Amino acid sequence: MRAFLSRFPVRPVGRQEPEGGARRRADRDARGGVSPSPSSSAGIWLVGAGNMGGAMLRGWLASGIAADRVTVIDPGSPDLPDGVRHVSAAPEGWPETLVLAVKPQQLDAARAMFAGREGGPRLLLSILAGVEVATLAAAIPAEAVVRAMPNLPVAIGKGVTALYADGVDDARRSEAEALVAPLGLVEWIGGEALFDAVTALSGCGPGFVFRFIDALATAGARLGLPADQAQRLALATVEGSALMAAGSAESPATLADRVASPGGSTREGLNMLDRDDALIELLAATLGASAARNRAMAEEARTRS
Ligand SMILES: NC(=O)C1=CN([C@@H]2O[C@H](COP(=O)(O)OP(=O)(O)OC[C@H]3O[C@@H](n4cnc5c(N)ncnc54)[C@H](OP(=O)(O)O)[C@@H]3O)[C@@H](O)[C@H]2O)C=CC1
Ligand SMILES: O=C(O)[C@@H]1CCC=N1
Repeated sequence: MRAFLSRFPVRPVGRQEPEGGARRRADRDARGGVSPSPSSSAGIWLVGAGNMGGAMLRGWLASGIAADRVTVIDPGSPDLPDGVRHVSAAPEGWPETLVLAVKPQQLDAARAMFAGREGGPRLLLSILAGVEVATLAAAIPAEAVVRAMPNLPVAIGKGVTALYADGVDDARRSEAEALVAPLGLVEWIGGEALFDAVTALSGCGPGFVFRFIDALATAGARLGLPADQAQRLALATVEGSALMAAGSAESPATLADRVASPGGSTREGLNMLDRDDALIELLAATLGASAARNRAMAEEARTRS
């Protein structure tokens, strides 16, 4: 997957940093930088540059963030874009922004890298599924902790990032938002209890959609199409349909009905998906299983901390 993402022809993203984000950064620059502790430094430290950390990094660079603003801390050999500094252990001090992108099970190792240091980052942005704000705050002494749930298409500026924070002031919330705004749609989540649901829907969602494309192609091949042709048709159909739905004033449900000519073949197919809410029930069970795993990971992280 990492090799795939590094080959991906990242386009300039359609969504730009909001004016406020640029203004906030200019204000900070005019003040000569705001630091929580004498040892903090400007820039972003990305802890873990695997599938998701790497995708965010590529999205940031494509949106115009300078490569030398980011330091990747990863003990492995991640496949990184040119110009990004890579270290295997945390440098001295703290950055302004620490982005935690290790697996939830690797939180202990990440915490150990920073143990015993004075001060902390201005902002800790964690993308760890199922690891709660209280657990994160106990692990890293940040001035503000924001949970984020991105998804893989952030690499091309077409992702979704959900954010959650508790007791964090507007300025820090805006900083967190400005950081992920170039990566696609950003949505704040009202309560942490909903974070497992949003993780299942948009965090895991690309996995389900990729599987759907595969299944559509497999079903087409079963009808006799050559497998590679069925893949191309399935992928282009999902791409075109998603783009059309995104640009339409009509709901996806209405658009589905538009495809279904009265007495025609789409209706016969939709009847299969709609019988006893088969598709809804299948996706409810799918998201339910993912959300349950997120809750279990939160429990594991609470127990370890
Ligand atoms: N994949 C996805 O689509 C999404 C993932 N997430 C979240 O992102 C996080 C990462 O997931 P994902 O990218 O899939 O996992 P990966 O395993 O691909 O990435 C984790 C990276 O962290 C590195 N790492 C391991 N230990 C440390 C350490 N102590 N310090 C710094 N880096 C370390 C790993 O190196 P090595 O491989 O050598 O162990 C690896 O490069 C998870 O918490 C997940 O919940 C959130 C949304 C979507
Ligand atoms: O599978 C996982 O645990 C992560 C969380 C969201 C997407 N991938």
